[in-house]
Amino acid sequence: MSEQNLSLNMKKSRGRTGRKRRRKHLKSFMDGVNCSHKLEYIKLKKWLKERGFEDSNLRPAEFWETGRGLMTTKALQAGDLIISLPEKCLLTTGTVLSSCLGGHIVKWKPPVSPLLALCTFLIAEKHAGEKSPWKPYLDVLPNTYTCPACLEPGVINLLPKPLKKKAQEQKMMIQELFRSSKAFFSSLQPLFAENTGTIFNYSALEWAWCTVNTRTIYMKHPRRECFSLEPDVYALAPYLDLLNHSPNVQVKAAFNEQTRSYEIWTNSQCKKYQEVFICYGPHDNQRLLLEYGFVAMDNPHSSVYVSPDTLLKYFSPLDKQRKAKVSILKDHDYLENLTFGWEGPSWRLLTALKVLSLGADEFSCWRRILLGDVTSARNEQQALGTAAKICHFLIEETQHALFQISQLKRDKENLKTHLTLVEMLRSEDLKILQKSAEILCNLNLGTT
Ligand SMILES: C[S@@+](CC[C@H](N)C(=O)[O-])C[C@H]1O[C@@H](n2cnc3c(N)ncnc32)[C@H](O)[C@@H]1O
Repeated sequence: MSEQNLSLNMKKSRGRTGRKRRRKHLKSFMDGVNCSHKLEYIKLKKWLKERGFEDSNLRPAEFWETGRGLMTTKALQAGDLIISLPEKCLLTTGTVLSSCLGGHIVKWKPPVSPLLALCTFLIAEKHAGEKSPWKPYLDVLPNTYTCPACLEPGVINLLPKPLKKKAQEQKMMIQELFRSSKAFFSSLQPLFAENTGTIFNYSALEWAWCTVNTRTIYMKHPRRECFSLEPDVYALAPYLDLLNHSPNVQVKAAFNEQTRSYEIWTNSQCKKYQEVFICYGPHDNQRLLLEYGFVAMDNPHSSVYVSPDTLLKYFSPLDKQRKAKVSILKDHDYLENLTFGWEGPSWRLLTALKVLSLGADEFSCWRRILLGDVTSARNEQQALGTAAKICHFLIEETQHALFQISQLKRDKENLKTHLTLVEMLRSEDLKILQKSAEILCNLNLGTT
């Protein structure tokens, strides 16, 4: 049911009965649809039990807002253990080395990265099908992902500029990983009846890379000679990796040496039959989309990025000190990560604007600005005024992108999921920009 329908229903029901009905109605949206009866989850639970996992109060369920996740069958209090997954259930580079791939990895020069080892294992086990001891886990993994690397170029084009660049870089990075791993994949031919070129193809690597990137937990392993210098910090954690993210919860997660299990403890409450969330980190929506392929609504950490092009558009090319100002910003890392947030323009954005707004007679003060000092009322005012202009430009650009997305959604049914994702990101950006514009309007009124 759409949000519009929900609000229509809510309007009709007034009074105590109406409120009760509304609460029940809302509750039904927050509760998930239990899917633990499905064969794939029954098989997964059995597989986990054989490896020492004791059934917890969590059940796989489908949620209206977040898709598949885990619901609790018992109310959770702060300090409760959410899940404890024995070491035997974890898939790490140790697992890969103990498999038939191990001997080939140890011999291969230059050494492969821990990430590539995990990707190779996932692809090989998926290919093994029924014969894979990891089948019950592989069967519940998503078949497709929505990380930017998996988006169509037409959809990537609709992303905000700084994110578009990062999305293209992600795609290129996986392409490069594929290119540079071809020889290693070929070296595995003795292990397979089918051609390794067919098994370890680009889309298989993209799938495996997204699986590792979106689902691994952080677990530091000692460095091994047979791997490259990249840190070995991954572990795939079956079942536990069904937990979705919320920016509003706090959890403690670590491997417990005593119980030899990976444990997650919550610091938040959770009602019976509601979704249990963990926090993947204080990430903004750009980072959530890049790393995990989703965006969170009303994310307190979210911000809208201003690209260097957009920033510099508002300053005259005739300014004799423009080049020097841009160099200063570049040298001090003030050309990237300039943002608008729920509380208005970031300190970094205002600082960059103040440096660019310095008058010829004030130029020598740039160091003081980087330290947070005020140079002149004129400089402050110009920086705030330009921030407001940039904010309005980004509002218009976002509204235009939202219009394009709505049209494309009508015409391109096959791109609907990806377009909806970008639409969510853009709608959240619009909310942040509108809030920033309001704050700037008040600040600008205060300074004039
Ligand atoms: C560790 S998995 C969590 C389980 C996942 N939903 C599943 O069905 O397998 C991480 C992925 O879940 C999804 N996800 C996590 N938190 C989410 C949220 N708050 N809203 C929507 N999707 C979310 C994203 O696709 C992310 O890449």
